[in-house]
Amino acid sequence: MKKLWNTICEHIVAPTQLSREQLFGLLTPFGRSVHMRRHAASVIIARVQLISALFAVLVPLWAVVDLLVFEGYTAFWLVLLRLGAAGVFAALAWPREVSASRPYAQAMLMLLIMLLVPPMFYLASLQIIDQALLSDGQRLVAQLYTFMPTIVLGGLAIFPLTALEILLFSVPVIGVAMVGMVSGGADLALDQHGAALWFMLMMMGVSMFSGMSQSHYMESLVYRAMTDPLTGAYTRRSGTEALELMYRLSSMSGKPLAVAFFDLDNFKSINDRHGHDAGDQALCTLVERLRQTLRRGDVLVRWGGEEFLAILPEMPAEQMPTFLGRLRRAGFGDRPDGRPLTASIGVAESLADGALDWQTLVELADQRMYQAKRGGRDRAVLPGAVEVPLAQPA
Ligand SMILES: Nc1nc2c(ncn2[C@@H]2O[C@H](COP(=O)(O)OP(=O)(O)OP(=O)(O)O)[C@@H](O)[C@H]2O)c(=O)[nH]1
Repeated sequence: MKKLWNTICEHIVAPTQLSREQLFGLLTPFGRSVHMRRHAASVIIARVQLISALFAVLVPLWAVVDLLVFEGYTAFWLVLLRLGAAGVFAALAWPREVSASRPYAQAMLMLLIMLLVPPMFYLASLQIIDQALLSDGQRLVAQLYTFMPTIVLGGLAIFPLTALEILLFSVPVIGVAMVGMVSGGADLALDQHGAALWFMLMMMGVSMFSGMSQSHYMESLVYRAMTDPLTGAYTRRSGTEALELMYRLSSMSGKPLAVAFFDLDNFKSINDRHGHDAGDQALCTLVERLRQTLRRGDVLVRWGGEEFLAILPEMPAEQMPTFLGRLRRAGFGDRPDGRPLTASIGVAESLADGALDWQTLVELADQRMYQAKRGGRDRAVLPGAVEVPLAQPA
């Protein structure tokens, strides 16, 4: 089994130049950062609105065809159905703010509503159109409606979704199509419906690949725009956005949010004695070490030159000693002369410090970092002014 997994990684994953984590992030939405989810949400909402606006106009226009091809009650109900569908599309297209607290849930809901309109239209049209009495022209138009679920599956391809999300959106659409196939009392027979079902599965597969490649493209663009080119940590601007959002989420859920301010000790002397490149290298090593220590949902921000801010959601003050223990074990790398690089750290936590906004939280962490400097460097100051030395015991 391990051999098979290694072969898959070596021959299938490696050539795509994706790490296992990145691949996991394209298969399921669980590994996406708050920032990435926010960006994906705004792209999805913008596309739902654009397509809905288009359909809000096109769907009622097609009523002309219904009126020309069908007669009496059939035409009347079809036109009514169209107006209903156009109403839903117009409501989706209506300008709206992207939710500040739950943008991704909003995007998923809007997408689901938009995707369900065509299959529902198809199911309702089956009830309205009496298949037994159709002329050739009417049958042709009625058959066009049976393609609606398939069109929806293909339409999923334009959204930056993960494979799992496409699968979850496709299941109800394929379900509706199957209900349609058997709605006249017919059995679900492979010789009659197999080709249509196969085609739908193929469309789903194509959408999965397209959605994943769009997600990957979007993520690499967003990553480039949000991160510092030297260290790969978030820039101060994107870090502030993440902090604002994470603070809002934590105060809504009543969970703690901690921030840790890191300032390297005597960093200037590295530049002065060993050159700027050695200084740059030390910063990269620091970020690499911090990454090893931080959890998946934590965010690391380059706040200024050699100052970094770690945003630590759901980390109560009581867990700080464990966090510092992990930091101490990973270390911050070495100076060019071989001595360990040290840092002064100030930590603040929203509940323990009673901080009413994220700015206060950062200010407290900053003040504590200076307190750690004044106290002799290579130490952390925690909420309650608790000073914890970081030096490895000799
Ligand atoms: N190599 C390199 N140096 C940087 C970068 N950004 C800021 N610096 C340098 O970081 C140094 C920070 O110096 P100080 O603020 O005096 O701090 P320090 O020497 O670490 O002293 P303490 O903080 O008091 O322990 C300055 O010399 C900056 O030029 C960078 O991207 N690369």
